[in-house]
Amino acid sequence: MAKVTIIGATGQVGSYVAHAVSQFPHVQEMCLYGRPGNEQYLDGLAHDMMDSFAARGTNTRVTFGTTPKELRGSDIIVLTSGVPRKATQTRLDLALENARIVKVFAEQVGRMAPEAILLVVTNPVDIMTTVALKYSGMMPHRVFGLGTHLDSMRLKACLAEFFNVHVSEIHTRIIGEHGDTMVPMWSATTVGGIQIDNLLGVAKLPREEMIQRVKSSGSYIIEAKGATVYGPGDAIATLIRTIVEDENRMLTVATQIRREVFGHEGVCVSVPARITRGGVFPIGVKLSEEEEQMFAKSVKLIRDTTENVCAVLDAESQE
Ligand SMILES: NC(=O)c1ccc[n+]([C@@H]2O[C@H](COP(=O)([O-])OP(=O)(O)OC[C@H]3O[C@@H](n4cnc5c(N)ncnc54)[C@H](O)[C@@H]3O)[C@@H](O)[C@H]2O)c1
Ligand SMILES: O=C(O)C[C@H](O)C(=O)O
Repeated sequence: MAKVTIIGATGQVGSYVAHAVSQFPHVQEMCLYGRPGNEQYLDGLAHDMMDSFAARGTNTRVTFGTTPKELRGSDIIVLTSGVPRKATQTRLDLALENARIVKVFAEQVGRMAPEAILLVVTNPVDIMTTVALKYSGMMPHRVFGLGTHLDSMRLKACLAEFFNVHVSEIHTRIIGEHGDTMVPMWSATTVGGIQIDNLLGVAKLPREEMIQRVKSSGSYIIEAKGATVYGPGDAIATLIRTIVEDENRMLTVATQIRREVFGHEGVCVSVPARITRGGVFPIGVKLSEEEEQMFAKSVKLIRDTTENVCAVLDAESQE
């Protein structure tokens, strides 16, 4: 049984995730957490969800609060607080503003629930995952980010549409940044278990167009309806189910990498990882030369931006 806490529960992604995750049988308590001033909204949200659970026959207890003690006893904490981008912005434009928000909550989690698993969603997610890891002081396998799991699902949808097969027939991964330097792993892409290059007719696969579609998916949806909610929400819910039900699935999420395994270190970036009730464990993979070069570019961008942001945060905390 697990207590799941959503930080940023008043937000679009946070509230959807809280509702989606509460239906998992192993989730005993759903704690809706927000910043001071949002108590009335959280109270209303909690009551709305209780009505929903009664209608659905879900037995999850809903609690809410704005003080750090609410975090105690959490098994999984999802951090969704932060400013979302406008369609004209990049995710990287949010880095400093959101890092200030993430730092505050990460410190609270590190103090109140250091044994929990912390899943970071706030954008730019790779950088925010490193910020959360640093300021929470938690073990690296207990802090991870949504990363390119969502991009991998978006590519999966494109491939299922192209091949006209059920999405479950597609296995694929995108590693690296949740952003423009993401790296598709065509070498790990299969349809019905058959490696994509061994499928007849695959030469016509519009790989570049598909990746462009994945890269622009967030801004396309934001421009049309203001925010992405169901895609990230259900991608997050899958990760939480994997943890609470100890499914040992291998998904692609932002996690701290080590030099011995990945040739780079010091940042959180998406790679394949085994996800269990005990945490998130990256798995080393052999990349092609082109994938290796693209991955190095992604890591450099994340590292440079993270270092700049953390330098500002550290200078501010000296003031
Ligand atoms: N990683 C991903 O794939 C992914 C997907 C969707 C959204 N996101 C990110 O998640 C974040 C939330 O998105 P959303 O659509 O739910 O936004 P939203 O505006 O609906 O909600 C924002 C939440 O953050 C809180 N918040 C805002 N400023 C705060 C501050 N200064 N201090 C404390 N809390 C603050 C709000 O109270 C609210 O709960 C954004 O950064 C967005 O870019 C990431
Ligand atoms: O694109 C965004 O800003 C939101 C999220 O990262 C997404 O990809 O849906």
